[in-house]
Parts: sequence; structure tokens; C-alpha cells
Amino acid sequence: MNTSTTTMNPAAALVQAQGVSLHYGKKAALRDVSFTIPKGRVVGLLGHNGAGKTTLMKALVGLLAVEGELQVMGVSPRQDRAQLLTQLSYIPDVAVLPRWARVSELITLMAQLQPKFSAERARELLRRTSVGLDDKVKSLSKGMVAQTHLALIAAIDARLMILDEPTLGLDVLSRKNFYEMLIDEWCDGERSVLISTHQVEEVEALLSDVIMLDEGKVVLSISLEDIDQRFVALNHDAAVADAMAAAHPLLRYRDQGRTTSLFDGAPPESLTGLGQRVRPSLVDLFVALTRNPALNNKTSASA
Ligand SMILES: Nc1ncnc2c1ncn2[C@@H]1O[C@H](COP(=O)(O)OP(=O)(O)OP(=O)(O)O)[C@@H](O)[C@H]1O
Repeated sequence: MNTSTTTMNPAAALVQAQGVSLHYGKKAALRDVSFTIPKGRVVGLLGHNGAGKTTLMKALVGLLAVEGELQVMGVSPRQDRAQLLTQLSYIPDVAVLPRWARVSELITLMAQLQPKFSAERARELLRRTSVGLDDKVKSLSKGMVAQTHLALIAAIDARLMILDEPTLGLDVLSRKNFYEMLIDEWCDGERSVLISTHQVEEVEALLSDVIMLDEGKVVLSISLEDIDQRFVALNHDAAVADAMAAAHPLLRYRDQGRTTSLFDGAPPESLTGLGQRVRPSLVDLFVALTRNPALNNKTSASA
């Protein structure tokens, strides 16, 4: 028997999903989902409420069984969960730590539970924050709890980190501190991180890749670099709006008093001289690709 499917291959993609589906009873939460996460990437998982982000993350860490092909670091998350967890850190809720514990006690506990945890590294990471080792969790603010949690998890020598809405409920400064620590201290060009979030604008600068889910389907899985190649946004006067509309843009939106038409692929050559090419933001793409078509007519630019 070939055992290569249960061996972690360091050169392979960290996540490979091919035709993955998942149902809760009759409800399809993931539909034919396919994507790859190579090493060294910071991947944003975007989708409206109920799109399937948490479900996908749970499937990736082996908490839910799926149909289709799913490999995380070369193994099946469901069948080889124990092996997987030596290489993967998953935080379903960074805002939660045992309230009774002191930070130093959590470090001791982690060192006992997790062979790849470095207590020294955790203390070093905490020095970046205003959290003291003697502080009790119940005395920390939400932002401080999130940073403590991240310091504990980032001190595990894993290859993939999965964070489900890590900055939910944190203020803007705490969110900034959280992401700074994640990028500076954990991402090293080899490890990857998958982050689900609704704060699309805020994470855009951090991400190398994005996966957009809509009603359980992947509507876009792309690197930020490739977005610039594939999508063309033309900022133009109202006078040429009809010509743009005739070429069926994905979305039209107002931008600094003018209209921008967003195309998937190059629009007809006759249009390119009629507008100025601008970079579509992740938010624009997200809106264009994921919003309910029924809303499309009401909210798109009317020019
Ligand atoms: N345990 C469950 N039993 C039945 N249906 C579920 C269960 N968990 C999730 N669902 C449904 O599956 C779909 C996807 O839910 P999921 O929680 O994965 O979405 P999400 O993108 O994480 O949403 P949010 O942004 O609101 O957290 C939703 O329609 C949800 O109602």
C-alpha cells in the first residue's frame, strides 16, 4: 500500500481542496470548493454572514467531515487529525482564554500540552505588548487577551495558522497591533496563515491571496498580484456610461465624483481610451462578486 498520502511533504502546498462539499442535513454549506494554499502566504477568507467561512475552517482542521478531496499538509484532516495538529494552529476565538489563569500559568500549561511550544518565544512575543506575565486574564482588555492568545499560538512551531475572525470586537488600534504581531512575528515566508474576516479594507494590505466565498461556493481564489492582471477598472465620465454598460461590467460604482466600471478581463479595446485605468480595491471586487444579484440593481451606480 502506498503510504505517501499520510506523509507530510514539506514541499507540497499546505492546503489542497478539490471539489469539497459539506452539508448540514439538507443544507449545503460548502459547494464544490477548490483552492490551494502554498507555503509562505497570508490568505484572507472573505464572505458574507453564512457564506461558509467557519464551516470551511472547521473542515480544514478535521472537525467536520467533507465530500471531495481535502488535504492539509499532505494528510486528510479528518483521518490524520493528531498528526495534523502537530503542524497546525487553529484559533476559533482569540478573545477567549481561561479567566482565572495568570499569563505565566498559561505559558506553563502550553509547554506541558504542546511539544512544539517555546515558552521563551511566548515571553519574547509578550514583551511586544503591554501584557505582564503576572497579569490575570480577567484583568486584561479584549485586545490584550487577543494579543496574549496570539503570542501563545505564535510560539508553537507550526506551518499553518487558521484564525476565524480574530479581530472581532477589537478596536482599531488593537486590530492593528494584532495584525502587526502576526505578520512580523509569525509569518516567515515558509508558514502560511488563513484569516477569515469581514474587515476587508483593513486586511487588504496584509494579504498575499484572497479566497471569496458566496453561499458556500468559491467565487474567487487569487493572489493580490493576479487581481491586477485579471481585473480592469476604468474610471470614466457619465457621458460614456452607456458604452461601458454595453460591455457588461461586473460592477459600476461611484469614485470621486466619477463612475468606475469594473471588468473581469480586458474590456473591448474601443473602451480603454474612454476611461482611466484604476486599481480595483478588494472591497469593490468583493461587492461585485458576492453580493446578492437582487441588490445589484439597487446599489450600483446609476450613471
Ligand atoms: N451546526 C450547524 N447546523 C446547521 N447549519 C449550520 C451549522 N453551522 C452553520 N450552519 C449553516 O451553514 C452555513 C454556513 O455557516 P458558517 O458559520 O460556516 O458561515 P460563516 O461564513 O462563518 O458566517 P459568519 O460570517 O456569520 O460567521 C449557514 O447557512 C449556517 O446557517
